[in-house]
Amino acid sequence: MTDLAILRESASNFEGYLTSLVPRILGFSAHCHNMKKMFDMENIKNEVAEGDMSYPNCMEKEQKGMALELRNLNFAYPNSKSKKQALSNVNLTFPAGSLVVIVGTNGSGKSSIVKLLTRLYAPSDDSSILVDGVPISSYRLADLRRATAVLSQDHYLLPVSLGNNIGLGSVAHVHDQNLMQRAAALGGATEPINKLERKYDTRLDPGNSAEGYDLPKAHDHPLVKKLEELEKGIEMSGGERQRVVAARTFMRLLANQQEVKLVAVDEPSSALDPEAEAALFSNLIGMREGKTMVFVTHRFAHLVKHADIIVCMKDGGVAEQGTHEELLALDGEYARLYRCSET
Ligand SMILES: Nc1ncnc2c1ncn2[C@@H]1O[C@H](COP(=O)(O)OP(=O)(O)OP(=O)(O)O)[C@@H](O)[C@H]1O
Repeated sequence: MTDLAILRESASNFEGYLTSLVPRILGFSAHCHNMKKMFDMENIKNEVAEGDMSYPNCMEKEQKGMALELRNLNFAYPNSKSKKQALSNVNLTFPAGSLVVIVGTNGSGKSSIVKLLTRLYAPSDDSSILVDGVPISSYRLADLRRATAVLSQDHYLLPVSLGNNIGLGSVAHVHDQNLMQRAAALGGATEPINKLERKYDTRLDPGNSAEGYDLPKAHDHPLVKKLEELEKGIEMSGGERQRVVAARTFMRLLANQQEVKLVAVDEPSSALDPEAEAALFSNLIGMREGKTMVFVTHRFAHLVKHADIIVCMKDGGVAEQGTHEELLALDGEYARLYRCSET
């Protein structure tokens, strides 16, 4: 009788193991597939054309920033179903070292300009964008990327510690704690990080999983409790995440002050409170020496006094451009948006 009970118990355990083996095997093949996709990414051809000119082509320390010119620029997103182009006949000149603010209603083409300047996309005619007077496609892409710092509305954090999330702004300096903490302060990330138990060592998604281990059944077993603690995710608000991402950009700026010639900032403050937003813009402007800065934002009231050029976009074209005073005097699209932004 005892033998029979043992046999039944063993058979049912064995069945349990077999049943749990199937999802694990399936999971393993999914992991292999994902790894293959990751390695295949190396072979994805860059569709944006590049030349063999190095950038900057002179190593003058005094260079004021990247000079940019858009000449009769037309652009439609590849695979876009819309008949309308995202940008049509855009003509703009941003001298080296200028601070540019691009404003306009939703869908007017502001982000598309930034995506073209940062070479995420290429316009139909590559000679319609000039960098220091030379068609942008003549330069090596890696050189242009090294000379550009981008801060966008995307607040994606990598599955590594918050400290590394900031440090990776400059891979070569990722272990420089001093630089990383200065960057955190400039991005406004010090306070939200310091209130976490593990501070800069915190991983928001700890990535631990006890699945598949033979754990003790008792819920109060110390091992079960420890694993529960390790598996617990840590939440940060959208605004706090945006501060960490901003700190990553400051890391890049602090570590590569001479190298970066263009800073492109695309609506990085949508989740920030007004105080944090003002501090972020002021800290970015504080680093403008030797750089051209292009800001895209709907909340531009406290930026415009620093702007050399304000561009007001409408329906994929430039509606107005000039200084704050000139555009207010026009009493057109910009003046209307400005009055709305003040209220
Ligand atoms: N990836 C894309 N694929 C196809 N069309 C796009 C893509 N991104 C933007 N567009 C289209 O291009 C046009 C300009 O978009 P863009 O994002 O430049 O506007 P925006 O002024 O930055 O808008 P917002 O203020 O809402 O961010 C819009 O009509 C938009 O629908």
